[in-house]
Amino acid sequence: MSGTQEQVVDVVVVGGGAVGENAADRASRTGLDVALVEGALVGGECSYWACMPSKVLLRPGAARDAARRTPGVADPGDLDVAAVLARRDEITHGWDDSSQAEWVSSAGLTLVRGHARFTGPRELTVTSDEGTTTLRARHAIVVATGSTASLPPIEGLADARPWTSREATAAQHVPARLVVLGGGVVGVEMATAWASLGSEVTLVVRGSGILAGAEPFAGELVLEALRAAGVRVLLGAEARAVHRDAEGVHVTLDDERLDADEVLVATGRHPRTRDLGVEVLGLDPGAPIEVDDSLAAVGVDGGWLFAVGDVTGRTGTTHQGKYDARVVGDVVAARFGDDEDARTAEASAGAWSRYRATADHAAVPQVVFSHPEVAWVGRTEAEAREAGLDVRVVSYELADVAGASVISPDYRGRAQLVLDAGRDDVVVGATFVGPDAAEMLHAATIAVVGEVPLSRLWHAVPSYPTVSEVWLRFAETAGL
Ligand SMILES: Cc1cc2nc3c(=O)[nH]c(=O)nc-3n(C[C@H](O)[C@H](O)[C@H](O)COP(=O)(O)OP(=O)(O)OC[C@H]3O[C@@H](n4cnc5c(N)ncnc54)[C@H](O)[C@@H]3O)c2cc1C
Ligand SMILES: NC(=O)c1ccc[n+]([C@@H]2O[C@H](COP(=O)([O-])OP(=O)(O)OC[C@H]3O[C@@H](n4cnc5c(N)ncnc54)[C@H](O)[C@@H]3O)[C@@H](O)[C@H]2O)c1
Repeated sequence: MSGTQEQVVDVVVVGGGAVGENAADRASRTGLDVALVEGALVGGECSYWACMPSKVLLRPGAARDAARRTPGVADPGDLDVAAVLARRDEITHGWDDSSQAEWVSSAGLTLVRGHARFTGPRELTVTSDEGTTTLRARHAIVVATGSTASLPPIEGLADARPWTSREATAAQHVPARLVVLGGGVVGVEMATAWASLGSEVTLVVRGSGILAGAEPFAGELVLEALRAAGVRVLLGAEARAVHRDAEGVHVTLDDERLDADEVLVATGRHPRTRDLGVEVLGLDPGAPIEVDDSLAAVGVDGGWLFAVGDVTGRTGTTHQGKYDARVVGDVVAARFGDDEDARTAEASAGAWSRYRATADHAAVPQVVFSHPEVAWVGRTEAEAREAGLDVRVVSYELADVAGASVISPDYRGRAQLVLDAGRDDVVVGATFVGPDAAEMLHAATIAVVGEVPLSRLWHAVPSYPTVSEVWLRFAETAGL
């Protein structure tokens, strides 16, 4: 096939990452004819270069640490690097998306492969090796094009073939020396993973601590653990220049030069709107697509444009992007499908209905799979104070919970609840730091979304002896 084809469908979703796939699936539920456009691999960043490979690189180190902390279990020694990388290759299906493409077809969606650009309202051109397709939507277009790693304007960096999160999750060898720029989620997770696999890692952090979005105590505990694991962490340090030569890559800071085999840039991401033709819609290429709680784009007339996932700047994780995808899919299905009841319900929908992404404002869960893990939901103490709440904070050392002492005499961790004293001590935020803390988070997410007061949580009895008994300790510490 070559030349220009034309295709008209009810709804087009641009970007077949985890978020776009979900939005397309739900939008098709009232009988709408939906096309999903993907320029690279169906499944997007999360499946191939982000969540899944990074977690598989991190898990063996966590399991080894757990074994080392358990009396009576022999030290497993060094990780089997070849086996870890093989498992990573398996979970990414060798970067082959045929099983996800099959799912798209089985869900009744039309997969259009190629790079999409807007040419006008409700209209795109999709370019691939096969030719160009003009794709028109009768009703709506949902943009789910995700985000790309940002390269800061550091002298020589772009020419030094730096790793981004893509290379850091797809590498086929362990660099002997790795410099990581940025102390956010990617920087901390990847420093942890590659150190566990044998790299000598230096983490260069501009600020005075790591994981700036989390409670300060979380960053402090992870920093301590990174240093104990042999990672050199430089705080208040900034890369001024980078260059690569036959010896490797050299990172110049203000007061020293770091020599390494690879440098990973983990300094944030930007929305993928630069090469999308959004200027024809009056939007700014490179900027996020701003949306309201129904995920409709702000500033574009006609009510046909929606956006979801990383491209909105509203969510930065797969789980929250998929929550928004369920909302936008249902909104599109209701507004443009044949179901009159759904149309009426959506038209009068308010906060916390299935048609509004209300949780994005103050109930977002986030996990950092560092060693120890950090898991939090809702507002941190500082955010709650900034929002003007009457804040009450309850903290507890997890090692003092019976369940933790069963797991290990060397268990280390801490948890904290943020309560709104002005509303009967409703839980507005929670943070857990410790081994496998991620698995403790969902109880807190339910409490935050349900706006449950601590006096009611008193009746939610945690099993003995589990680390979740910290919920009872929270209540006791708060005076119940
Ligand atoms: C290293 C790393 C680890 C992470 N770990 C986690 C984690 O453990 N848990 C978690 O919840 N989140 C994690 N995240 C975040 C998560 O990966 C993103 O939030 C998620 O991938 C966003 O999904 P998305 O569908 O919006 O975008 P993407 O996954 O980026 O998908 C967008 C898709 O659109 C396609 N596309 C873009 N432009 C066009 C175009 N013009 N035409 C056609 N197709 C186009 C792209 O090829 C891509 O497939 C991690 C991120 C990184 C970088
Ligand atoms: N487990 C997870 O859910 C997970 C894992 C990885 C990434 N993610 C998501 O991916 C996104 C990107 O993560 P990230 O770590 O790249 O971004 P981030 O915003 O979390 O961290 C970037 C860090 O780089 C620093 N920085 C920015 N510019 C710099 C510069 N010029 N020099 C030095 N430092 C600089 C920032 O101060 C910040 O600390 C986030 O939305 C994150 O939530 C999620």
